[in-house]
Amino acid sequence: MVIDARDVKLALGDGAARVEILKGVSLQVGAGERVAILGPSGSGKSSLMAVLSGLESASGGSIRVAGAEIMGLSEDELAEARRGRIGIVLQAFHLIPTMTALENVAVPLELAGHADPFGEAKRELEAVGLGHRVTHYPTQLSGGEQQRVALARALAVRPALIFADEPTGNLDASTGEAVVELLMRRLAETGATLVLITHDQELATKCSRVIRMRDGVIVSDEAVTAEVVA
Ligand SMILES: Nc1ncnc2c1ncn2[C@@H]1O[C@H](COP(=O)(O)OP(=O)(O)OP(=O)(O)O)[C@@H](O)[C@H]1O
Repeated sequence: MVIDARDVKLALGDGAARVEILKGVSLQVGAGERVAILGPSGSGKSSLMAVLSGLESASGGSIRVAGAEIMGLSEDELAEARRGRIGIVLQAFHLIPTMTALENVAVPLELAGHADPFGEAKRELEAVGLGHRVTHYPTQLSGGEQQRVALARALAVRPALIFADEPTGNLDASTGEAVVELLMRRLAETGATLVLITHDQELATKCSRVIRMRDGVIVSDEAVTAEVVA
């Protein structure tokens, strides 16, 4: 089991401003699954990803991710728990603008104590078809290329789990499709498990399981068939 989350709650704000965002979410995800999370805007998809990935502390429940219990950890401990276990890909690519593509991908490898971070980063960029772009800075790359660098960075340390939040949201349809194909291929090659947040029904069909959220809870959880996403 790569994710074992039980009765997860998230409330933000105090007093009258307190908002319950996740109202008891339970989710188990096995190794190699590709899970799409669909749901209307504001239903809690990004919040769920934030607590499962340890970017935000849940207010209640239990969360075990890639073998680590993450409830109740401090920010430093959460960062440590994420390192090497979890890769994150977001809609905005979040590359470091002052670093080349190669340096961006080398950062997590260096943090993980890899013996040859730059050699490995180069191989990783070659695997996403960017062997000819290693010395380019993010502003010198197209949106699709930047997202491929972000994919290479997320996968470089061979995490058990990749979270992707609207990874094609800033890309045109055909570029987005190419990035998703690449993501799926690299997942198959590395064996990583995927949790993908999307508004895109079409994209959800590329996954093995579709979870729908509404108003802070999971309302359906089904294996992908043509009917589920119709
Ligand atoms: N820091 C915060 N303080 C208070 N409310 C918040 C905070 N962050 C998110 N929310 C609220 O929590 C709810 C869930 O937000 P979340 O971003 O998880 O939804 P989402 O399903 O990912 O939406 P979208 O598809 O629009 O990204 C929303 O109503 C949002 O306004």
